[in-house]
Amino acid sequence: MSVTLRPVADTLRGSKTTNKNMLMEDIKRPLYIPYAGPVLLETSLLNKGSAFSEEERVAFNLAGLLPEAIETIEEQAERAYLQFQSFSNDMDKHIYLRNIQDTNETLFYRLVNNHITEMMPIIYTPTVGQACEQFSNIYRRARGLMVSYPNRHRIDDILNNATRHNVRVIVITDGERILGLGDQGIGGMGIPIGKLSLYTSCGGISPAYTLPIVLDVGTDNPQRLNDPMYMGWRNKRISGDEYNEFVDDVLSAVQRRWPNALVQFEDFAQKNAMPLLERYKDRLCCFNDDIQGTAAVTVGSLLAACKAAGTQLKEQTIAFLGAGSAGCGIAEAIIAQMVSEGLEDHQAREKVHMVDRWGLLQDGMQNLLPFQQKLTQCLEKTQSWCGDNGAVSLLEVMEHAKPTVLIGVSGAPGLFTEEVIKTMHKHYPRPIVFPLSNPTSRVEAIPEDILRWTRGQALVATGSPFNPVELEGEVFPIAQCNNSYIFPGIGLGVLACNADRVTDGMLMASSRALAECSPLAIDGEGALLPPLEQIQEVSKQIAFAVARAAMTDGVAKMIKNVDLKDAIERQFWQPEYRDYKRTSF
Ligand SMILES: NC(=O)c1ccc[n+]([C@@H]2O[C@H](COP(=O)([O-])OP(=O)(O)OC[C@H]3O[C@@H](n4cnc5c(N)ncnc54)[C@H](O)[C@@H]3O)[C@@H](O)[C@H]2O)c1
Ligand SMILES: O=C(O)C[C@H](O)C(=O)O
Ligand SMILES: [Mg+2]
Repeated sequence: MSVTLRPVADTLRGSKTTNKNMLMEDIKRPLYIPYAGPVLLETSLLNKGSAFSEEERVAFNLAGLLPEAIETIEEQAERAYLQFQSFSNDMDKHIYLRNIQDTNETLFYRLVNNHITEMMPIIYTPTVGQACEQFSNIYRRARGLMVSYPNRHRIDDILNNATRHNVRVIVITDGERILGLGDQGIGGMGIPIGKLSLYTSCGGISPAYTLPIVLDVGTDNPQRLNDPMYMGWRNKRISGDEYNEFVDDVLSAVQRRWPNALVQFEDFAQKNAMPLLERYKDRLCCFNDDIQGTAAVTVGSLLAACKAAGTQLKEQTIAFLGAGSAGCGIAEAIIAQMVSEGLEDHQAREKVHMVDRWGLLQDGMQNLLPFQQKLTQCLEKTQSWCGDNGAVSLLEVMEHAKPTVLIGVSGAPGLFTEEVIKTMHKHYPRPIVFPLSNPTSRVEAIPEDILRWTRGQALVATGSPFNPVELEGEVFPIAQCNNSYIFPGIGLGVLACNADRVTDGMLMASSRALAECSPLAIDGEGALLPPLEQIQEVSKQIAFAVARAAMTDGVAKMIKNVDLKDAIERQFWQPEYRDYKRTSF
């Protein structure tokens, strides 16, 4: 396999030049702002630091508050990059970048965009996991909204206190299932912040439109409760009606305050993730990233792999380790794709094997959640697979079902053992193995091992980033099959066409658009997913497909005759400083 990558086919090319010009004109138009002096320097969305011009320094009472030199954003980014490189560990780099984000957002995004491959793992997975665990210890400044249960009587006031008024994208968590790291209480706030940073840097959503929210409903993590530094509500988690009523109150208030905002549910625990999605998907413009975003990126990656191999998804046999929110979400999307390729629903379900803590999900199993009950195998097929304890293990699934695709979303590290992978490989020469659990410490197997055990024959993609693997003189790129390839494009598409719902059709469209960007699918070689340097173009293509699907599904409020590509280009925010003019203070 070669590592040569080819630029993403630019389906937006037709209108690109004109739109670039229009955007440049927008950027050149001065912005009238009502702040001056230290307040302006403290306003992260407007601060330009040493890039304030001489005229601006006079007009905005900044004389003497800044060094003499007037710099461009590129010069500032160069200095910031040198400083970034001087830190020896990822947490310090994370803290450093977050500080720039909190003081000068334009510079933050210029810096991140200039070094996206190097910096995405620092502001997002995997380092963000550590930042959530240490949230209270590394806390510097306020960002986003913390809506706590003790403050439940003033939710509208809290939303009115948000520093952003025209909010278009919200990422909300209650911090209970942070990556594979469990309950982090308000530390979970790191995740909405990281996700929204990607909405901007990968999906071109202006940072002024984004709002991270954490619901502080307590924590059941004894480490957090006993940590004197913990900054959240020091209480056990509320649950049941109390929890549901609180979430309802917050989301109703959000809808009153920002009726057009897209709401992304993130890292809710299994018991709440699907019920919340079911409750709100027809009431709000919302989606659950762990269920639906993950499903979209995984199906997109599988479609690309199938295309490269000249097969279809319906010809594959699938096994999952982890039948939770992500696993069952992906499974249903795979089934929907197989049905669209011509299988009957029951035929598609027979091809999908879900293994959880108690083994393969089978008919009649006790304590399965409703979304798991739809994904059981029938006992007639599986009774001869059982081990001594009556359960069917992952290894037994490998032996009997002979899957061609293995997906790990268990959050439990190391469970794709040598025996499991070699058994899979014994039955199928080119296995597709996706250990998707995050962060890196939770991966089901590291790519190097999987490739070694399969003598370089497996196609591997992971949830967290991994370096390419060198094996016997060959280099294998490891795609990062993470919902970060999908949600920025969904957000951009929703905003471009003013969609008021996120439909299954829009999600399926995002998968197919991603598959079309795959270097492996396009060229028959190279990486399964495009490199991060192309993520903005990929997001635009996904946005285009998503918005078109929204129009087909009748949920787009775009005024007729608006050119969609044009709308996407115009929506796409770039980190450039604008000239400021003074309004009356
Ligand atoms: N790559 C991505 O984009 C992506 C997206 C979403 C989730 N994830 C990762 O997937 C993991 C799971 O997320 P989720 O939202 O589905 O969580 P979840 O809690 O809903 O599901 C995890 C499931 O794994 C099962 N499990 C745990 N240990 C197991 C074991 N030893 N054997 C078999 N099953 C076991 C649990 O019982 C549970 O049903 C997390 O690590 C998360 O970071 C990755
Ligand atoms: O946050 C990520 O990196 C992906 C996913 O949403 C997860 O929960 O693991
Ligand atoms: Mg998540």
